[in-house]
Amino acid sequence: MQMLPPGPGNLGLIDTLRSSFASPAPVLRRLAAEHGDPFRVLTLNGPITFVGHPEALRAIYTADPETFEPFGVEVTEPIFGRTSVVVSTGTRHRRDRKLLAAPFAPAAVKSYATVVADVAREAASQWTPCQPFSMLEATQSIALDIVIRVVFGVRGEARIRDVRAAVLDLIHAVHPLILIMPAIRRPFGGLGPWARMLRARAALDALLAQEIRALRASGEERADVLGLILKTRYEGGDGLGDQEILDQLRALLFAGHETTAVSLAWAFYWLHHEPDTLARLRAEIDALGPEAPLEKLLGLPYLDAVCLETLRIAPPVVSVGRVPRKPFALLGYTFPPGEPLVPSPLLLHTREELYPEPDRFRPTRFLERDFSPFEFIAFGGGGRRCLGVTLAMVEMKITLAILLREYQLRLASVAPVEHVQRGLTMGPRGRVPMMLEGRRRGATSAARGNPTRSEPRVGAAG
Ligand code: HEM
Repeated sequence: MQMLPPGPGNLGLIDTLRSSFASPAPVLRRLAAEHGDPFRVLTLNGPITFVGHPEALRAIYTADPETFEPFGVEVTEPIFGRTSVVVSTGTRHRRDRKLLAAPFAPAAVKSYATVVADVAREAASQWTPCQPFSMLEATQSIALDIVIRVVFGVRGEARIRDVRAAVLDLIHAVHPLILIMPAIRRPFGGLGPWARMLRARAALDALLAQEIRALRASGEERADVLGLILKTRYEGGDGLGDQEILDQLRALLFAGHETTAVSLAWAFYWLHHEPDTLARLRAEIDALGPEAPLEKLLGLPYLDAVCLETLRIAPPVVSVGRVPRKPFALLGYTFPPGEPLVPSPLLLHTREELYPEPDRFRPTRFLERDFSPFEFIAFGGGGRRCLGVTLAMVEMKITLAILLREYQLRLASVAPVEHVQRGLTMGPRGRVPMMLEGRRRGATSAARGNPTRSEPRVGAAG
């Protein structure tokens, strides 16, 4: 049995720079064509093997979860928090995933659809006809407000405003150097980026701690994620402590905000780039009528296919690796403990035999056949698969359906947009400029007037 897969040796300066600051996709696809899949490269952080082969992904995602450590958690731990489900391992990880399953179960998530629809309409009410606006900024604002209202359960205009400001402070305080250079995680007399991040994190934590205390004191049963976290108990009867809840909430913010925002911005981009696809989606949405229950929108097959195709062609999370704890056999190779394997959606989602003409945006491919969990990995896989997958799909489907039904938009520029590295995620280069052409006939009463604020409540989808 061969020990390790072939590869180019060192990644080289140009490919390192292109992968880190532009797009890793062309580099990875070229290396897979030259050396096969999987292939191994020596990077500045040591050797890494990239994997986009479905059989290899099956082996990784179905292995006993104790086989691997998550890769690179030291990068995100200071933001997500030491006890959060994104970075924890072993018994704690399994236990917390179980506890967090309730607020992210499909029944709970569907009850958030009304809030998603309100938030999307509020964002669109800022658009002025014939003035360009940034679709990426709009979707960032939508995704952020959904986290604040659905995950944190914050209510009331003033309180939502305060929490939004604290969240934005923290997001802006997460300087890329803190992530890639642990050596600068020092106070520097309170002036450096680390100190700024700690201050912003403490300010947000203080606001969220007030939310937790108020909810515990009121004893109110709430259907938002925080409400369900407080209600859910481990098997022994204990729940999460306040500091652990703060870590989970922060992790959910960072895991769920930018990922959904860039995916939505890409969906709007591709739909307006491909008029036939947009027309087919509109016809499907319009056929349900202007007052269609949200539940019905969530069941539309072409809308589902559009979201999946967006996540296939432009996956926002591209390097979620696994580090074997013991020798791991894969497609005839044996990986030593400590040597990271990185399942790559950029490689898997562009395999010709699975996705013919992979660079074309063609949602019908998801109606023509089913893809296994080892053939579509935008949400990762195995025991660490994205916990927020149902919420992300609800956010994407409801936002697209409501805004496409009620607004006529167009791209403000026809120039092609690249899928590039943007901090922890990948997304469109630039701001995705679009233009509002006007309201469409048949907009609902909620769209025409001032949308009212709703809160997550069980059975509210529709
Ligand atoms: C389009 C949007 C999203 C995409 C593409 C996405 C993708 C991913 C990926 C690739 C992973 C890593 C999976 C792995 O290691 O195999 C992940 C993990 C995770 N995601 Fe998402 N995500 C999205 C939205 C969300 C949302 C909305 C939330 C919740 C608010 C969320 C919460 C999480 C959590 C908690 C984890 C860690 C799971 C664990 O380690 O056990 N994600 N996500």
